[in-house]
Amino acid sequence: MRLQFYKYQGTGNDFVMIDNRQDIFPKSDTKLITTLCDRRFGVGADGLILLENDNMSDFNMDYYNSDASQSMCGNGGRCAVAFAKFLGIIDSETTFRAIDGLHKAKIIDDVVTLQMHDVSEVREKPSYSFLDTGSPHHVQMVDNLERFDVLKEGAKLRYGLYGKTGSNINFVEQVDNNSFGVRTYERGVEGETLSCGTGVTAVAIAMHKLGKTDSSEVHIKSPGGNLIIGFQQQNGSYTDVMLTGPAKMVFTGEVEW
Ligand SMILES: N[C@@H](CCC[C@H](N)C(=O)O)C(=O)O
Repeated sequence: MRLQFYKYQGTGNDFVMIDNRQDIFPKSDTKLITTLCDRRFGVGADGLILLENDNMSDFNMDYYNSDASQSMCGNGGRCAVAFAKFLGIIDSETTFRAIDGLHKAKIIDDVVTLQMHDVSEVREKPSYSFLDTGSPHHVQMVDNLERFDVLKEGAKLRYGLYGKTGSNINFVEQVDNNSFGVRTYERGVEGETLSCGTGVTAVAIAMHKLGKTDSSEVHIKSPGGNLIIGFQQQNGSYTDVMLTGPAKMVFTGEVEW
């Protein structure tokens, strides 16, 4: 069988995108998901996204990490909005469903602003913070981020501190009052990705909560590009959390399986 796919990237976090509105994709075939994401035996990507019909919103985003596990994906959500616009499903504003509920988003040219869910709990430990922004995130400040061994230290924490369920692990270095450098070890990819949308959202909120910034607009520099996170803080909760950055189609093609 032949399957048309579209390859997207959002600040270097890359996804195989499939229009599954006709329910053509065999979701239970985890081998197909992992092979499509394989950079040698497949198309190659950090994750796979199925764009589907939803009866209460414009579309449903069904997201799979490259190991076929599921979670919310911020950059994937931004790319899914760009894909929905390409398919003519939406114009410049949308509400769509993801694993963590409904999300609003806007697209202007190839820049997508995605509303993330509110965050009411940030667990603060002496050397790190932990919070859920749709997926779980450990946020830890380090010196010399550029030379930091993200793969080794990320894997150690992902498996050692968080057990089987695991967590994404973000390492952070402050640049100035409202900007930070971030590198992320992603569970489900089991390696460093060039950017993680839910991860940089977690970093922005954790840095604000820690008092490292007093700004409600935080700029993040990831290895794959820059993202902006805006939010409001009300009674200890973070609301109106907006993740903004580019989302682009890279190429399209067909695979046979
Ligand atoms: N790259 C994503 C995060 C994807 C989910 C994560 N790997 C997990 O399983 O928790 C993003 O942009 O948010």
